[in-house]
Amino acid sequence: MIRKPMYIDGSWQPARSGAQREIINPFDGSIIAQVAEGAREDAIDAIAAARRAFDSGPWPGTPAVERARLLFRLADLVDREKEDLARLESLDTGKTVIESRWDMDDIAGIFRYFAGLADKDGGEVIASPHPDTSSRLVREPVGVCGQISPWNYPLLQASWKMAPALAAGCTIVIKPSEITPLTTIRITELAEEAGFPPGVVNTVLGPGAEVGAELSENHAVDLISFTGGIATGKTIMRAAAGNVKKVALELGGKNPNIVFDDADLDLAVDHALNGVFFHAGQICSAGARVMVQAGIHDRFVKALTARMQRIVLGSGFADGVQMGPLISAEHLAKVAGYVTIAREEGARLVLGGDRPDDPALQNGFFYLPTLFTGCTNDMRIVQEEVFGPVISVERFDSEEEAVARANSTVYGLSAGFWTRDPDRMARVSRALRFGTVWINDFNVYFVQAPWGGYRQSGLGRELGRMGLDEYTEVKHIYQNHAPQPLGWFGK
Ligand SMILES: NC(=O)c1ccc[n+]([C@@H]2O[C@H](COP(=O)([O-])OP(=O)(O)OC[C@H]3O[C@@H](n4cnc5c(N)ncnc54)[C@H](O)[C@@H]3O)[C@@H](O)[C@H]2O)c1
Ligand SMILES: C[N+](C)(C)CC=O
Repeated sequence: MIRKPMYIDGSWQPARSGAQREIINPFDGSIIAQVAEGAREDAIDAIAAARRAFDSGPWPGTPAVERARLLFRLADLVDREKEDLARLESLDTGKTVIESRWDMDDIAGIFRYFAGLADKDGGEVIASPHPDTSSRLVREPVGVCGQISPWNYPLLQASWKMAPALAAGCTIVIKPSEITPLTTIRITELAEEAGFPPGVVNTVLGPGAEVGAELSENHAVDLISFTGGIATGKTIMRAAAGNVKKVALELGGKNPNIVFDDADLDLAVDHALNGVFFHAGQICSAGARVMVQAGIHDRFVKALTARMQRIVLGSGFADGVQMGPLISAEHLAKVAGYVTIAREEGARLVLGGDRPDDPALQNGFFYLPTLFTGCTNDMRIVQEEVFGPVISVERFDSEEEAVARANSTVYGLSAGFWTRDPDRMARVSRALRFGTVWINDFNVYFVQAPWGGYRQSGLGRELGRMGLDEYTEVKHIYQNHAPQPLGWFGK
């Protein structure tokens, strides 16, 4: 059994209360680890350590090349530990180990990308309107950053926050999801090995309503970066108002995947599967809302159904398995609840809609790949984030109708569409109001491109140059090289 404490001010320690939490394997419900279960008092200790490391420690003033060196070193350690990290992630989340290996490659690349950016900003000279003066802009670290991450991509989402914050010269207190903390603890061990000074990286474990709430409310925190659900994001925004801390939010999505009549049907079906069934649909950018133009609708549904029937469920560690379990019994109940709602609303269940009957999967939180057709814009299955292996298919006639319907959602994270018509590519990509739009692809993200949502899918951007800028303040420095008396108030 794995047993892990928290990391505060450069030392590994239990929760002040001594409390512990059991971490559950979603594949079979077994207990895989016991970790410290922190509370507000532990978060307060960590924030104080991060504050000291920022205000009087060497980190913000450390030359950017040295910060970069540590981040490059951390990337190398992620590479060294890739297989163990991937297996730990799969144990904790249930996702296939192949997906976890891709995540680890991404994560090493993220630390390298932000290490590379750390020393590239020499400031900017701007044109002063006054003679004998100079004006320049410099970017400085925001300060102490609270970082709260979700359970679905535990280490990937943590690295999107840790890497730019540390590159910018901030100090951090990170709180992973209480149900999937293991890889965040492991990367904290690697950060210690890489040589980050005490207090720069602090990892506090525990429930959102305690540890996360403290990070959001505490006046010694300058920025709170959160990835998770919309309801929690709204709570955090309200909590952050107390000291007007900066807020960065990466929230949920209900992402339309639009297939036009002229699309390559086989390709569109293939990507529709990946768009939803990777990680059992527990992806913010899952293309669970599939919209198909009338001319190919029936052929598309037939091909999709045939492919979905062949999806192999099982342990993420077993050869040939394509889809693992949902994260928890609670989440399984939520997904099943949406299926009931969809049936009551009149959607037609074509496939799935139940748990698998394979005896080997009964102790895990598995749900069958599920397909609904005959869905309409007003249904909850179409408008709300199910976060499971459930596709709703809507039929549409015109491009205008598809775009208008796709945009009629509170979410705005990502969207994709399939067509061979270059004019339509230009028109539709402009008309869709989402943070990322894919043309003839789906669910593609990489560190060079910013990621974030329109509307209620979030605030700000992670990744790319913008992802670093989130962790900086801009200072204007103005110098008068030949100051003269103004004389306004006499001599
Ligand atoms: N936009 C993105 O890039 C992105 C990426 C991954 C996940 N997500 C979203 O995350 C959600 C799934 O993750 P989840 O179920 O872990 O989300 P969640 O909102 O329940 O929890 C996310 C984190 O917030 C913490 N938290 C809970 N209550 C809190 C509070 N009152 N104050 C502060 N922190 C609190 C949790 O402990 C956890 O660490 C989905 O909606 C998904 O779309 C978005
Ligand atoms: C942002 N992403 C796609 C890596 C994970 C979303 O849940």
